[in-house]
Amino acid sequence: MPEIIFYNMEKSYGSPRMLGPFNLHLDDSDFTVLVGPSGCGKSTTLRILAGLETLPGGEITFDGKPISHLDPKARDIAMVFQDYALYPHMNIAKNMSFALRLQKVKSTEIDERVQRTADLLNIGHFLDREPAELSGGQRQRVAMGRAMVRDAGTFLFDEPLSNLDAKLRAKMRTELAEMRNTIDKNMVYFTHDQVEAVTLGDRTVVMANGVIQQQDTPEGLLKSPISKFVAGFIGSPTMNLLDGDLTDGGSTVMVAAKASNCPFPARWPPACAPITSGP
Ligand SMILES: Nc1ncnc2c1ncn2[C@@H]1O[C@H](COP(=O)(O)OP(=O)(O)OP(=O)(O)O)[C@@H](O)[C@H]1O
Repeated sequence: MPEIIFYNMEKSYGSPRMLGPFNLHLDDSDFTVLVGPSGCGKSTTLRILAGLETLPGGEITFDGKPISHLDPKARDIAMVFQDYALYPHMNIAKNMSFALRLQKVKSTEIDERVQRTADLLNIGHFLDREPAELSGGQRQRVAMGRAMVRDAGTFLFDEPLSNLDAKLRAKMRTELAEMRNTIDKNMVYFTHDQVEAVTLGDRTVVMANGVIQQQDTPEGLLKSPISKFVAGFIGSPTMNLLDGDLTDGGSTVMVAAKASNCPFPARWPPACAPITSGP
């Protein structure tokens, strides 16, 4: 569970710069959610952190040591992918134990770790089945179990719930929150889902156009968004944004009664009504 620091990370695919300058400090044992609209650079950040993509500018350190020159396997990172990436020809037990077998862990210890993790995720009775014989949610739990069983220092989640239906997503969110209480690791979760952004992590980092817009606790973001973009992006349902004027004597907000999500139309029958407040 290293402390992870991004220093001035930058990445371009030609011109202009696509990512950065990106500076971020992740405390050890934090659950951090990186959220942003499609194309803002989440996957690129994740791939650079995991070592699947080069880092042309800046540096990343784990516990103060630069890691950008290290191979993925030397970074002690376990990943959960959006499309699960299970090996179709291996049963669930073999899928979950694959990395441990590569590491030449003793078979009795492998069996014990796989069974313990599978029981935790409620998939202990599926260990003999192949991935094709499981539902989407069960496969997702196997993908998480395969990462958890490795006992890596850092866990990266790449939109792991986006292929699930709404009901299953809500259930898996609860399971993830429970999992967070049982493993004391550094977890970084990438998503474009506003609900996940404010329900899963200790801290949420909002990205847009390759740069960090704001980072705070979920409550901090909801209470004090730093910009109109963050206010409009965070939360579900989204916040109501009302145009207004701030003057020395207070503020005046114009409420448009026909706005689709306006909460006032019943109380302010006219099409547009001013609300005036003190300083
Ligand atoms: N190999 C590449 N070559 C050129 N451009 C790329 C490459 N990979 C990503 N990009 C561009 O970089 C930008 C960021 O991509 P990235 O995949 O990191 O976004 P994202 O936030 O993960 O989006 P999504 O939520 O849709 O997956 C996009 O505009 C994308 O088109």
